[in-house]
Amino acid sequence: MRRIKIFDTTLRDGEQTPGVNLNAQEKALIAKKLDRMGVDVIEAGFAAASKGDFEAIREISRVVETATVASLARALPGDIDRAWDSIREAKFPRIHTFIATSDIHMKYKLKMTEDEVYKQAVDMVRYAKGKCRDIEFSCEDASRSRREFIYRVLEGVIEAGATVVNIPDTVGYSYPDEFGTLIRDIRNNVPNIERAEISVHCHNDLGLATANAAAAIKAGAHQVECTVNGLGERAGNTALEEIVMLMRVREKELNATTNIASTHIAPTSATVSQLAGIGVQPNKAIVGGNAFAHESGIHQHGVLENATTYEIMTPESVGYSKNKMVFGKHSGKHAFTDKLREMGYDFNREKIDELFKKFKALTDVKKEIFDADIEYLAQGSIKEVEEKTKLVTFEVVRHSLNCIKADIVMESSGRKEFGSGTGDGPVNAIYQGINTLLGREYELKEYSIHGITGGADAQGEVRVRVAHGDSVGSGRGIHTDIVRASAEAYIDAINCIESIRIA
Ligand SMILES: CC(=O)SCCNC(=O)CCNC(=O)[C@H](O)C(C)(C)COP(=O)(O)OP(=O)(O)OC[C@H]1O[C@@H](n2cnc3c(N)ncnc32)[C@H](O)[C@@H]1OP(=O)(O)O
Ligand SMILES: CC(C)C(=O)C(=O)O
Ligand SMILES: [Mg+2]
Repeated sequence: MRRIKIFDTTLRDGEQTPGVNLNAQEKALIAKKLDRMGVDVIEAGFAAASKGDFEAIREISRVVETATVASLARALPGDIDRAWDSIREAKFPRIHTFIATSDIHMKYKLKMTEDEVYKQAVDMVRYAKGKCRDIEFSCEDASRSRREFIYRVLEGVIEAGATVVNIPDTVGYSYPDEFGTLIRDIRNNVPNIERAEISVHCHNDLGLATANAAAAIKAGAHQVECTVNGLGERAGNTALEEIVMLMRVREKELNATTNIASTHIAPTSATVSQLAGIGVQPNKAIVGGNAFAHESGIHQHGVLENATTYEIMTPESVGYSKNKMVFGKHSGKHAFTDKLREMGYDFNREKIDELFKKFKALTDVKKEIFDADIEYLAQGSIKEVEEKTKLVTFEVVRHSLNCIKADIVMESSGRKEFGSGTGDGPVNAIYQGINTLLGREYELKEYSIHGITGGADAQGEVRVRVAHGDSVGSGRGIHTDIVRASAEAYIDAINCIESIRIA
């Protein structure tokens, strides 16, 4: 049985999903969960992209215990220096450098010839090798590249010290037969290929990312790059949960297995979905809300008699529990502490007491507390922004069809202050009131709301982006009262803007 390495790029390619922006604490939390799940490599980010990403990769390098930590870099000395500085504290660091090898990318984007790209790839792998033992090299857009050219580049970079060579289907253009043949051809035509591991990185533009990765495994690939929930650029990447469970369910046929503890899949999927702010579609394989749901009578009958009639894997095998612990107002601190631990939070007693109070307050307004509610409570306490200003209370009164007045009390630098505003809706009125109270014209740029869990008493999660001058801050508020969640999200964003200013 071959063991296929799982390279998770949720924190790099996954973060390239439009609208996703994770801070260092959020990234570190996801990295710890991936490490516990048993992934072989965590691609933590693109160090040259921003100071924030650099710091996040550094933090991840410190907290990850078992997995290799990779940092992506263009084939440029500056990017490689930055990548190395970001991972040098990791137990197992890897520099991942890349350059495009297809005619389209070389001509229109890089404006380089084949010879120039070859030289830059080889020189930069050699340069990176001078810093780090483990070097991965990717031929970006490999599936649309001229075969003979990829063979030449791969031979050159392996000679220069690459330990892993990655073959991406960057634009999700390939199909399984073709992609499998590409991997076989590489194995047969690159003379020194045995000195490196072959990795594949597939995108889902035609819905074939997992199928292409599976074809590559059959053709001899050693490592699959993937993301939790299939996040990633455009239509996303191969979903970790899909490729892992494919190897679990069809292990014999694929003659392949992984190191993944599959029961961690569902909780990790929930954390990523919540922190990234990207919900999972109900019919998503493995982690969608309907993946183990049976609605029609014939199916229900079959499942009641024997679940294997309609289930090819058990919900428990991916971390859903049939006998789940139900949380509500009668729940106690032992079960709550246990739940937090199971979710990967190692809080001290003081923090648990504080969260338990919030949990009890929530049970007064919500009949059943779901895992997602507890995740949000826990995530709220790992916020990196200081709460300089916070909401104390507010009241909203409708004056006429188009005019609503909001009175707000806030605590700012330890003092209670009062403000009021009007608007055509309650949220608008509150935002005007907060601006008046703080004496600043903050401007709402983006606003979105979604229900975290089902039911009439579900909590609403509001996300906003707020601007003031050149500064922009993001904020999040969660509450069963969506007007209050809106106010808290706005204040969270303001605290973010002000803390950036002070820093
Ligand atoms: C397929 C993938 O997913 S690749 C990874 C994609 N991810 C990202 O781009 C996220 C992080 N990126 C960033 O933050 C920015 O793009 C940066 C910091 C890397 C570069 O920013 P800028 O200097 O403003 O350049 P910009 O992004 O506009 O253009 C890219 C430049 O890199 C060059 N380039 C692109 N890929 C490579 C490469 N692999 N090796 C060397 N140079 C490259 C382009 O030709 C262009 O060069 P030019 O500025 O001389 O014209
Ligand atoms: C950087 C590379 C591996 C990539 O993300 C792609 O080609 O899709
Ligand atoms: Mg990609």
